[in-house]
Amino acid sequence: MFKSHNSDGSEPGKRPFRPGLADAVGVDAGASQWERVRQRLHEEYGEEKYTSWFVRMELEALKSDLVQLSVPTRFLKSWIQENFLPRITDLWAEESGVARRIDLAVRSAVNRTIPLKATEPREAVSERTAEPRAAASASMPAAAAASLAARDVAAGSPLDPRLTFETFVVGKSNSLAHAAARQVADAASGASPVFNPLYLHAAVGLGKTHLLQAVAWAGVQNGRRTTYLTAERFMYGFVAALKAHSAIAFKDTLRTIDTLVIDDLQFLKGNNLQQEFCHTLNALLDGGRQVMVAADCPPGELEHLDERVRSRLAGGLVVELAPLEEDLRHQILKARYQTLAEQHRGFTVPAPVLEFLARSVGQSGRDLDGALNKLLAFNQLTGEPVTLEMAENAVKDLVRPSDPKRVRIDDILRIVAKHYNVSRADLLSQRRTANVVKPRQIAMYLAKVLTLRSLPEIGRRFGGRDHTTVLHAVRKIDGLVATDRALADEIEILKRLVLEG
Ligand SMILES: Nc1ncnc2c1ncn2[C@@H]1O[C@H](COP(=O)(O)OP(=O)(O)OP(=O)(O)O)[C@@H](O)[C@H]1O
Repeated sequence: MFKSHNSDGSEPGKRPFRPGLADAVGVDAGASQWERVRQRLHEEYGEEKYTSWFVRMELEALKSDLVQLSVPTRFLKSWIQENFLPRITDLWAEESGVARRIDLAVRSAVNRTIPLKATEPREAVSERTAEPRAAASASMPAAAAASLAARDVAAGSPLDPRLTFETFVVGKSNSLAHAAARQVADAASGASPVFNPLYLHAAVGLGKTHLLQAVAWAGVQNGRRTTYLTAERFMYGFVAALKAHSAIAFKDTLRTIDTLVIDDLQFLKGNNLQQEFCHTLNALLDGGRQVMVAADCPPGELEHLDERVRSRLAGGLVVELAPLEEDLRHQILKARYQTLAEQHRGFTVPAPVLEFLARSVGQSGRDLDGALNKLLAFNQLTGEPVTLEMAENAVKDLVRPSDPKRVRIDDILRIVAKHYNVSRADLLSQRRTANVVKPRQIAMYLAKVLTLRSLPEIGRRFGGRDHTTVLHAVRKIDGLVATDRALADEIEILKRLVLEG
């Protein structure tokens, strides 16, 4: 049986109960109810399962309608949620006589306040930091609660301590993004930024958030005032600030930091919020502060963003992270496996299995995490050792022959223009001569079938046309392909050129 220790050196389960901000239930009562629930889990599931799944679960806070528990890893969280949450909920109700909802968080998520000195101990809080605050502010006037929420947001989204430069594996597909991020992280406080803004983009799971959070962590360590915000949290903070009539304070807080790191910019929606983002961006860039942004597409393809914002975002350094190549996947798997093996005694994955996973599982870091988690679950639940055969069976739903390439409308325009010997400007123009109309319609058709863009989005990218024009083009080419063999072949070639290009 393995034993892990809490950060204060005490054994798991012996950790003193720390009541949350909004603790509404007696501390002693909470701690003893928790002890009884743990005992019953132990009795019901036996030593082995208890040690695997429950021993590191801790009580964070107890409220009248909610029990907040935490575990150290995302894997444990999702496993317990999927398999044991109803039972834990029942046990709490039986032991305390009150039915409560159970909230399970990853303990390692860390929140920072600005400024945070490098020497300050980091305060570990629940992933859902906003919840206890929200409950605590339930009795406050709405404006005060909103102001608290806005301050909370300006302090940044929670950081995951695993997402640092130390754990980021560098390979061909991400070396430029890594070098640029490192340069941002290593800049001294007050130094003028070299690449500003630094804009990273990639398909899902290729390490954007990892690099952004690594920069934010480095900021915490070297004393740079750095705020990491998801676009959603930025929007939420601004709305909360408006409600509290403290929008100016909110903006001032954001505009006085050294580095603003914004994740998932594609989710920034709404005119007012966009405008606000635009002002913040301009203020920071003009004031010589560093801005770093990540999104799932290049700035030019952020259709819903104002043209001025897009061009400011494109004006710094734009770097794409490509799909992880096999060797990089292998290195990441090896590093991940090492961490899991330290946390779960007896979990052994032979080298050929790691090679198999690197070769056959999808091209994103998330697929790699998913594959190792599956092996871990199979191994810990069935006791079956990890072999090549077991792995092939366990991860078969994650094995993909190859990931589809992310197609850009810009690539389609370039390839179609070249193929038909017209210019890109012709394709986007209002000209209606036959030698331009047909390629334009083919390009619109390819944009529809090869990308996930909506008809209105495609219309906008084709010189601001209406979505009905795009629909007409798509239907027309679709109809022609069914009857015109030569055109069908031509379009097949164009598709291949775009997909391989
Ligand atoms: N180069 C790398 N080294 C180590 N881990 C990596 C690397 N690239 C990706 N990962 C891991 O893969 C997982 C997904 O990465 P991350 O969350 O950074 O992706 P993302 O690009 O932000 O995706 P999304 O657009 O879905 O948010 C994370 O667990 C991350 O740590």
